[in-house]
Amino acid sequence: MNADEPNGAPLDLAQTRQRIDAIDREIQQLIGERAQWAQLVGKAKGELKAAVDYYRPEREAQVLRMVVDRNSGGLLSNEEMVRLFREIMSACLAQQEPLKIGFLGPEGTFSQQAVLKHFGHSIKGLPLATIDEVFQEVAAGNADFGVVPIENSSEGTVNSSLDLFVTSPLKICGEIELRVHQHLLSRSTRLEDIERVYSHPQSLGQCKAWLRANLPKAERIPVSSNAEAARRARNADDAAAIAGETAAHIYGLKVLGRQIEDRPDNTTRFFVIGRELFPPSGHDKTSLLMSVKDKPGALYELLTPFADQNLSMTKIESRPARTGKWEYVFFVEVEGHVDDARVSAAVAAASARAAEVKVLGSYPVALL
Ligand SMILES: O=C(O)C(=O)C[C@]1(C(=O)O)C=C[C@@H](O)C=C1
Repeated sequence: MNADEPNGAPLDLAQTRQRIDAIDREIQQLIGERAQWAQLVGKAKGELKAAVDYYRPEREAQVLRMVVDRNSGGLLSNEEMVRLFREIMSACLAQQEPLKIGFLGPEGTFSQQAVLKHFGHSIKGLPLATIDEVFQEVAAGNADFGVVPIENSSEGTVNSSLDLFVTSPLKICGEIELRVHQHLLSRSTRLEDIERVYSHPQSLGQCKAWLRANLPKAERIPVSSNAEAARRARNADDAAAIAGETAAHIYGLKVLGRQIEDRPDNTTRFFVIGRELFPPSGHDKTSLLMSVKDKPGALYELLTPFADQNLSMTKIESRPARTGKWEYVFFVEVEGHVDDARVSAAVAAASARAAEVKVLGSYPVALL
């Protein structure tokens, strides 16, 4: 790029805009061509029935990794570049029909933000009342995929999501990491007016210190989602909600306190759930559910095959098995894809020692 005239003088406004117009023409032409090629790739996959049959998360992850690799030294951040390319792929995939994605509604939740971050805007979002319903709608085929919160960097695991995997046949096909900024939203403009604060229990937990310092006397009322909190706060001057920016727009509330989360790196991790497993992308994780026979050293025995294969374990969490008192299942995450030789060898060895090993899914590691 050369933004200067050959003699070194800067271009004037009209000339610079002409250059931008010319570049836009090229970009538009290329996006159109890309859409045609995406359609041809679709045809190469054979006569398939629905959008879900064309979706390839492992390929999308590879495309976006290449975008990041090419972006070094660019003016736009990796996040921005990835967002733009996600939207292009989202539009290419939606040429016939958009994917249907279920999430914990109503409109304006962080789950909805996670959906748009991962799948782009060319989808049909299905806001559902509970996480349980997200699982049910995907299992029934009414949604192609679902997005459910799984853990927060300050508040820990969302147990209600994890427990649903114990009985569900669904698979984990992706993970999404979303930086979560919480705001105090109200119809009132005065902090002194606020006597009640509504929010999801996870969000109340993420803003504990701020609430203690700024609204020590206000009652904290847990509700089913942040958007539901915003909906309630819109009805009274003495009420506020803790929720994201989108909820402020949707429910017409003012921001009384901005970015009130206690930790500046507050991040929520979501799983994409679907009905089938996808092939490796080259940089994947595998989630497993394992139950052990009740005997000394059982958990140790179960985990050694992963150490033997030199696989790093990124998470382990125990949950009540609900089959008997003091019986547990373990959620384990390891690096790699279940089709990789080392992962499949470790899973086979663990299966021989465990009461049950269920592969919940192998999926590309969240990009940004
Ligand atoms: O490569 C493919 O399989 C495509 O269908 C193309 C494409 C793309 O736009 O790059 C579109 C949708 C898929 O989810 C993955 C990639």
